[in-house]
Amino acid sequence: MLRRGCSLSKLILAAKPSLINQVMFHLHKLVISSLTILNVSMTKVAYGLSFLKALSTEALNLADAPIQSKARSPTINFVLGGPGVGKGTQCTRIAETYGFTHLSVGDLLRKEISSNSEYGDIILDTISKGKIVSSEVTVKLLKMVIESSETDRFLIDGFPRSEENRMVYEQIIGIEPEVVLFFDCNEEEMMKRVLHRNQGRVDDNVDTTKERLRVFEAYTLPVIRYYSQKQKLHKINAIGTEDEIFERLRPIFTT
Ligand SMILES: Nc1ncnc2c1ncn2[C@@H]1O[C@H](COP(=O)(O)OP(=O)(O)OP(=O)(O)O)[C@@H](O)[C@H]1O
Ligand SMILES: O=c1ccn([C@@H]2O[C@H](COP(=O)(O)O)[C@@H](O)[C@H]2O)c(=O)[nH]1
Ligand SMILES: [Mg+2]
Repeated sequence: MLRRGCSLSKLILAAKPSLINQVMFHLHKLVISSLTILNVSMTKVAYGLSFLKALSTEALNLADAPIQSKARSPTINFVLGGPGVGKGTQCTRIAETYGFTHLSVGDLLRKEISSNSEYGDIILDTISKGKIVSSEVTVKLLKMVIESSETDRFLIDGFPRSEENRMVYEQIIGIEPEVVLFFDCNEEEMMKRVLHRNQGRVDDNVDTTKERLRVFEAYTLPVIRYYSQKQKLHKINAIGTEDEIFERLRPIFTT
């Protein structure tokens, strides 16, 4: 018995450390679980904070972001064609009839000249020679006008004039045009229309128009080919009266 008692007490004694161990084990588990819960909560708080931080960074960067990533997503159509073909004339009518804002990049540049802006002299020199103004200047002007406009549907007349113009536009503004119009006409008719325009434009003379025709063929036709491949191009026969040409445009804007 005694032996038994002894062994019982031994057993009790032996059981004690294991009991203590078990208690310790459960305590340890409890502490670990609490710490885990605490850790998860801390991580959530940290994530929440970094999420908020990300949001505020995004908000700060919006000023420099491409226009399309802001809340609004304007509709843009390009209007191309050689000098004097009638882009401006038809744009005025499309804008009035179908509710677009007509942005003639040539007009924007001429405004820069008359307002004596920092680029005025170089723009005047470039236009007088019938060459293409730096993409940096034209895209910057376009971006400013589109961003400050209260309307969201634009006809961009006379741009992009080169593949380089197009690529800079894509990088900085990045709104895919929905439609690209190309007014097509022979060179003699274009020359005749330019020389009869009579609006006092510095480039409305034979030599500058010849250079503009050359620039159109060398630099603008590749842009026209690009949009033709992308199936965005609408080629319009620009021979005929203003009314006849406008009738040819209607199906594009009414479907
Ligand atoms: N269908 C037409 N037939 C005859 N003359 C036209 C026709 N359409 C426009 N014109 C005239 O041709 C001249 C050039 O037209 P407009 O200014 O619209 O051309 P544009 O393509 O904008 O030229 P630019 O690229 O030089 O700005 C203007 O005097 C205009 O009145
Ligand atoms: O995107 C553009 C648009 C125009 N220019 C220069 O302006 C003149 C006149 O332009 P119009 O569209 O005929 O009014 C053009 O010959 C170019 O010199 C430009 O450089 N880039
Ligand atoms: Mg014009």
